[in-house]
This record gives sequence, C-alpha cells and structure tokens, in this order.
Amino acid sequence: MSGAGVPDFFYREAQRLGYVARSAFKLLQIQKQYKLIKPGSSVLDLGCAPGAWLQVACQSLGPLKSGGIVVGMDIKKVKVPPQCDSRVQTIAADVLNFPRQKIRELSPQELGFSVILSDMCHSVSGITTRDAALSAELGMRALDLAVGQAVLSQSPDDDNDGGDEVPSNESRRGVLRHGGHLVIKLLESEDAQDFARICKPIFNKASWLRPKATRSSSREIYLICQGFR
Ligand SMILES: C[S@@+](CC[C@H](N)C(=O)[O-])C[C@H]1O[C@@H](n2cnc3c(N)ncnc32)[C@H](O)[C@@H]1O
Repeated sequence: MSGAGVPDFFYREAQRLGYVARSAFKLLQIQKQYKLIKPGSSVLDLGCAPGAWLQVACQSLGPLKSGGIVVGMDIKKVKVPPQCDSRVQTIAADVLNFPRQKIRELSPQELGFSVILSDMCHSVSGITTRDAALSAELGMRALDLAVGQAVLSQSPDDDNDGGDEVPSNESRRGVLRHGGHLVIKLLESEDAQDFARICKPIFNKASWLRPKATRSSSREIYLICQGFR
C-alpha cells in the first residue's frame, strides 16, 4: 500500500506477479543494475520476512540444475514463500545474537556465502536520530558478519583504542567469500556515510542506490558493495 493506504504501482505489481511484498522490486532493481546473484550463488538474506527477496534471490539463481542456495534469517518465523524451490531455507533468529559459526555452517562446504543481503530494519519510531542509530546497529552487524573483525579493525574508521577484549579467531573471520558482494540497507544519516568510508577500501566498488520502489516518505538507502578483497 502507499502511505495514504491506496495500493500503489509496486503493490499492485507485486500482487499481479505473486510476490509476497512490494519490496521485491527493490532487489529486482539491484539485480538489474549490479547482477550480484548468479546461477550457483550462495545467498544469505538477513531480515528476510515476509520473503519477497527470497523469491527474487531464488529466481536469480536460475534453474534448479544450476545449483545455489538461499538462506533467509529473520527474528520472525518465515514460511518459505511460493515460487521458491528446495534451494531456499529460513531460520528464525535474532541476527544481532546468532553465532557467526552457526551461520558459516549453513553455507556450502562451510566456505561462506557469495552474496549477503541485509534488508533488516526496526519498526520506525519517527525519532530521526533513534531510527538512524538502530539502523546503523543492524547495518554494522551485517558488515561485521560479512567481513569479520580482522578486516574491520584495519579500517581507518575503527576506534578500537586497544582496551577492548581481543576478538576470538572465529569472530575475526567473516562469512562473505572473497570476491563476494554485500548489500546493506541504512537510513540516511552521518552514520550511513561512515559505512561507505569503511567499505570503499575493502571492496572493489561501493555505491549508493535508492531504489524506485522506495516510498517517498522513507529515508532508506542501500549501500551496494561489490567484490570483497
Ligand atoms: C523491511 S523487512 C524485510 C523485507 C524483506 N527483504 C522482503 O523483501 O520480504 C525488515 C525485516 O528485518 C527484520 N529484523 C529486524 N531486526 C532484526 C534482527 N535483529 N534479526 C533478524 N531480523 C531482523 C524484521 O523482523 C523485518 O522482517
């Protein structure tokens, strides 16, 4: 629905095409422009409910015989939606607390994922600074899960003064494969700009996208990071 409660173009299109939510069109646009998911890709979809990105990710893998896998995680229980095949599985868990090693174990041969998508967000309170801080917390968890603390601690934005607990080997290693891609949803803010500063040196390319299906009232923006170094 649109903000005024009137079904908008993307809502009607989602219904017509069998997508469980209009958000499908955001990932469809990302796929059209960046072609991140390829036949055989292993995809981790963080914040996957109600499952529209699972549908688009599964379609992007191509026919069943091309292989690939899509693992969706959400704090809510998610039923694998229609149009998805046996390559899609979902897990109900809080991404902020779920152990990284358990996520790795869900990837093919425990080698990590080739694409990590984070569309996670809290329900918006309307308090701009609070919403931006919560969005940055979820975005930072996605980035940390993907690249690991070993990489983040080399970032010029890392403010670790040496007094923090030394991370275990496990937390130092991310679950994104080298050459892999990461998409993070954020709300526009100063914090969001820090993500680009951190990601530019550790990926071949990092760029911002505001998909056409984003509602005009929303401050959401996606950081598209390609080619993990
Ligand atoms: C905008 S929705 C995602 C829509 C989804 N990409 C789709 O197309 O169907 C954001 C999701 O993030 C989830 N979320 C928020 N915080 C989370 C957390 N800590 N762990 C897991 N999921 C979380 C919410 O439950 C919500 O379902």
